[in-house]
Order: sequence, then structure tokens, then C-alpha cells
Amino acid sequence: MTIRDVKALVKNLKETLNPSVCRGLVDRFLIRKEKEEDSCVKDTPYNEKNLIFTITNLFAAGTDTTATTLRWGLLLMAKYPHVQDQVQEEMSRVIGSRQAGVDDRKNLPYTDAVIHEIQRLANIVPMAIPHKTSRDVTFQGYFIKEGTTVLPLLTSVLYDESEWETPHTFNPSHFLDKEGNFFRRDAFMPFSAGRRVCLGESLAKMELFLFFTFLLQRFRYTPPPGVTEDELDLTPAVGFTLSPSPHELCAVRRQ
Ligand code: HEM
Repeated sequence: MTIRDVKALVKNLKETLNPSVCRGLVDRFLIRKEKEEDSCVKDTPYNEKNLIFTITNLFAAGTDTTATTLRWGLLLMAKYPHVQDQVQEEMSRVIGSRQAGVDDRKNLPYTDAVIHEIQRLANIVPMAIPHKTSRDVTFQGYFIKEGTTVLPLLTSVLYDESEWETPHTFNPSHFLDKEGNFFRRDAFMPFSAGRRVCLGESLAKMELFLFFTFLLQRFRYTPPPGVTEDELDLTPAVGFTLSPSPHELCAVRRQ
């Protein structure tokens, strides 16, 4: 979704705006914008530029991230078929062939642990987003001047050797207790933390669960003929976000 696409989307919503029926964020923004313009409010954040950037940011932050995590998920399932077996076994046993809903998550601890471990190992936003100190701070003995750019390295937490039993290995047991119940770990921080934590965290978690279960229920993922599981390479393609390097996988329909 480019800025041009977002402008076209907003233009269409503007032309069909009915202030008594709010269809979503853009409508709410436009209604407030009109109100402030009518009252001659100056320096309002409800202006055209902010609207376009807000919507562009939501698309940019919200689509590529979940899609990349799912791509990592399928690659890891093809590479570790015994994990894929256990996810599919748990889903068949607990929900059968019906489609999973968000409420099923608590009854699928292994699947939940696998999704968390995919996010931990995939580490798709390794440096979060740059932040700037709004005042002088002393943090763990280090003086950081007001206005300094700070990059929170999420990798250092997601791969922390003092937090994870096998930080560099795909191991869903990181999120399972001895009885096989799911448990949360403080060092699970793919969405960052604090005031500027990912705004879409709960939406992303819901999407990942629904898409992952749907895809695993219907298909079995394998390397293409002639390629072994060991040959599937987990080295990421480097960028601001980390995505899997291009691979071909087979998706075989399950009965
Ligand atoms: C697997 C999926 C996702 C991951 C791993 C992820 C991760 C992150 C991270 C690490 C940040 C930076 C937080 C910081 O500045 O410290 C962030 C920010 C943000 N994310 Fe996500 N995100 C995901 C999905 C989404 C979705 C679905 C949306 C919404 C549609 C979204 C919207 C945002 C927004 C608006 C911010 C900026 C928040 C702010 O600066 O206050 N993200 N995300």
C-alpha cells in the first residue's frame, strides 16, 4: 500500500462520508477535522498530512509484520516436521476439523507455544523503532543526554542467554511447563515494551493465531522434492525487518 493508494482510499471515504454513520478511523478523523475547521482551531493535529501518514503507518506496521511472521512460521514447520506433527495432532484432538476461533487458544497450549517460539526466533523487528530521550536520563550508570537517539535492541532480549534455555534453537518448550501448559516469559518481547509498545500487539496475536491454525489445519508444509529439511536455510534476508530468504515449499492438502 503506497501513499498514493492511501490518498485514493481517503478520497473515496471523504466523498462518501456520512457524519451520522462512522465506518472507522478515517471517518472519525474526518468528522473531527471538519469540526475543528468550522471552529477555526489553529495548530490542530487533525489535518490532511497527519491523516495520510497515520493510515500509511498503520498499513506499513500492520501488514508486512504479520505476513513475515507467518512466512517464518511455515518455513519452520517445513524444517521441523516433528513440531508440525504435534501442532496438527493437538488441533485435530482439541478442535477437530472446525475452524479455530480466538477462544480456542487457551485449549491449544502446544500450538500457542509454537507461535510464540516462531516470533521469538524470527525476531522480525530486531531494533524496534528509534526513540529519542525527552530529558536527561541516567540508566544503569550511563548518562544519556536529552535528545539522544536510542535503539532498543530487541534481539538482545529475545536471544538472551541468561533468559532462554536454548536461545539460538527453535524450541517451543521455552513456553511450556513440565505438564505441557503454556506459560508466558518476560523476555518474550517481539512487540517491544513500555509506552510505545506496538499498538497492534493484540490484533497481531489474534491474526497470527487464526491464520496459523487455519493454514496448518488444511495443509502440510514440506521442502520441495530433492531438498532436505536440513537444507532449509534460516539465515534472514537483512533489512529494517528480518524476513526469511526466498524458499520454495510444498503445501500438501490434508484430508
Ligand atoms: C507480528 C506482528 C508485529 C510485530 C512483531 C510488531 C512489532 C512492533 C515493534 C517492535 C514496534 C516498535 C515499538 C517501539 O517503538 O518500541 C511496533 C510499533 C508499532 N506497531 Fe507493531 N508489530 C506487529 C504488528 C502490528 C499490527 C498488526 C499493527 C496495527 C495495525 C501494528 C501497529 C504498530 C504501530 C502503530 C506502532 C508504533 C507505535 C508507537 O510508536 O507508539 N503492529 N510494532
